[in-house]
Amino acid sequence: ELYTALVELEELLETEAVLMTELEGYIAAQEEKLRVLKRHYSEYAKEHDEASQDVQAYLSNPINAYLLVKRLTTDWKSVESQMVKDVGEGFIENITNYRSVLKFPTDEDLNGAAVALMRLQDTYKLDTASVARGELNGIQYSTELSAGDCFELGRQSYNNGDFYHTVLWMQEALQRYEEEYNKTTTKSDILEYLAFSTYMQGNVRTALKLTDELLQIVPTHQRALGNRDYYLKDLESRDDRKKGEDGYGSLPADDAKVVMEKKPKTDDLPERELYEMLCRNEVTVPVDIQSQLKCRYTDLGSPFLKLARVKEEEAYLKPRIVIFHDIIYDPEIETIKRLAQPRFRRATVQNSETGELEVAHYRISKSAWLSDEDHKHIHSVNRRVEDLTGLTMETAEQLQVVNYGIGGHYEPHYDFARKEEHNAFKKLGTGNRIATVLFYMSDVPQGGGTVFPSIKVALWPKKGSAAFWYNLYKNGEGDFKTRHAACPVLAGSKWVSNKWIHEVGQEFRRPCALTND
Ligand SMILES: O=C(O)CCC(=O)C(=O)O
Ligand SMILES: [Fe+2]
Repeated sequence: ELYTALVELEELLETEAVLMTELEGYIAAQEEKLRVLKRHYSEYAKEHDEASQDVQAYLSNPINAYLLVKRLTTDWKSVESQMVKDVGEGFIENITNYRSVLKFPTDEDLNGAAVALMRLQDTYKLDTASVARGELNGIQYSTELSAGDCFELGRQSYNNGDFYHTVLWMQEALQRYEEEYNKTTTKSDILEYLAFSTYMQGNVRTALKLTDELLQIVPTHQRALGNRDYYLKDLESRDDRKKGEDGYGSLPADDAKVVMEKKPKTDDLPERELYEMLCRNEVTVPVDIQSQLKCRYTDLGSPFLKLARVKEEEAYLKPRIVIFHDIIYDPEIETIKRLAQPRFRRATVQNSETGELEVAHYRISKSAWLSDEDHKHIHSVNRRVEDLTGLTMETAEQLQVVNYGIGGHYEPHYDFARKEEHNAFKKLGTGNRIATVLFYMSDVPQGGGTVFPSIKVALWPKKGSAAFWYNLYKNGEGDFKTRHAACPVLAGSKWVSNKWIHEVGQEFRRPCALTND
C-alpha cells in the first residue's frame, strides 16, 4: 500500500500526469470522430433540404438519383463505421500497460487515507465543517470538499463499521448538498446512510425522521420502508420497557441531546486522553521540573567531542531525556532518505505472544534499515551515536529510517521488550534495547510530535536534531516512564531515523547496578 508513507504518495502525481495525458488524447480523438460525423451530417442535411424543396425535380436529374443511392449505401456505411469506431481502445490499452510500471493506489489506500483523516479529526479535535472547507487548525490547506467527497468519506467510515464518523460526514454531505449548484451526489443516498448510522448510534427518533424524509423523496424505497417498520417496532418496545420500569411511559428525549457518543474505549482511556492532549500541545512539563532543565555545550566526556562540543538540551531528568541540536547534517539526511526510499516496507510490530512481525493499525509508516556498509554517511552517523552515548554499536540494530504519511503515527509503546514477551532479541543474544537515539530528519509543520504520556513530555521534530534516552535502568529493568508515541502527522512529511542500542557490550561503558538507580 502507498498511503503509509508520504514519499510514495508523491509518485502518484506522476501517475496522475500520465493519466491526464491519456485522457486528453482520448478527448481529442473523440472530438475528431465527432467532427467527421458532423461533416457527414451537414452534407446529408444540405442535399436533403434541396431534395425536399422539389422531390420530383431533384430526382429527375439522373446524377442526383445516383447520388441519393450512393449516400444511402457506401456513404452511410462509412458513417456507421465511424459511429461504431472505438477511439477509446488504444488509450485503455496504454493505461493498462502503465498499470505495471506506474504506482496506482488501491481500495485499501482509499480506506487507509480516509481512516487517517478520521484519526486526525479525533486527535486534533478538528470540526467536520472546517475539514470540509480544506482548513486544518485554522490554516487553509486545500480546496473545499464537495457533497460527494463528504459522502464518500462517510461511506468509507460506514464500511469500517464506524457509525460515529459516518454520521458526522453524512451530515456535512447533506449540508453541502443543499448549498451545491451542480449536485455531486443525491440526497436520498445521503439520507439512507445517515438514517441507519444515526440508528446505530442509538438515536431511533432521528433515524425515523430521516427515513421519513427519504421516503418523501423515494416513496417506494424498499430498504427505507423495511427500516421504518423496524425503527417503529424498536420505539414501541422501548416504550413498553420504559412503562414497566418507572410507570411514566415517556420516551427518552434523545432528539433533544443528539446522542453521538464515541464508542467507549475503556482499555486505554486515561493514557489515551493524555496522549492526545500532548499531541495537541495542551500539556507541558510541570514548572518545578521545567525550571531544573538546562542547555549546555558539552563534550559528554568523549575525547573526540572535546573539539566539537555538541548542543545538549534536557527535556526531562528522571528518566533523563535529552535533545542534541544540529547533530545530523543535511547531506547525511539526503543520503539516508535516498538509500531508504527504494527499500521502504510497511513498518511492523512484534506480536508479544507469537514473536511474529506483523502490520498494525497503531503503527502507520514505512521503514527501511541501513547499515555501515551502505554509505560512508551511515558509518559517520553510527560513529556519532557512539561518541554521543559512550555506548558500543557492536550490538546495536541497523539504522531504521521511517517516513510517515497522512495521519501516520505510532501509538504509545515501549522500545524495550518486556520480560514476559516473546522477543527476537533473546535469540540474537544482544540483550534488550538499552537506549534509543531518535534523529529528526525533517521539520513537521503541524502534528507529528514524540510524546511521553506518563511524564507529560512532548518533543517536536526539528530537522537535524536527535532525542536520546535510556529505556533500561542500570539493573536492566525496563523504565516504564519511557513509554512514548509518535503523534499523527497533521501536515507535512515526517522523517526520522532510530538507532536502538543493546545491552550486551556496554558492561564497562554503563556498568550494571543492583537497584534501579
Ligand atoms: O517517530 C517518532 O517520533 C517516534 C518513533 C518511535 O517511537 C519508534 O519508532 O519506536
Ligand atoms: Fe519508540
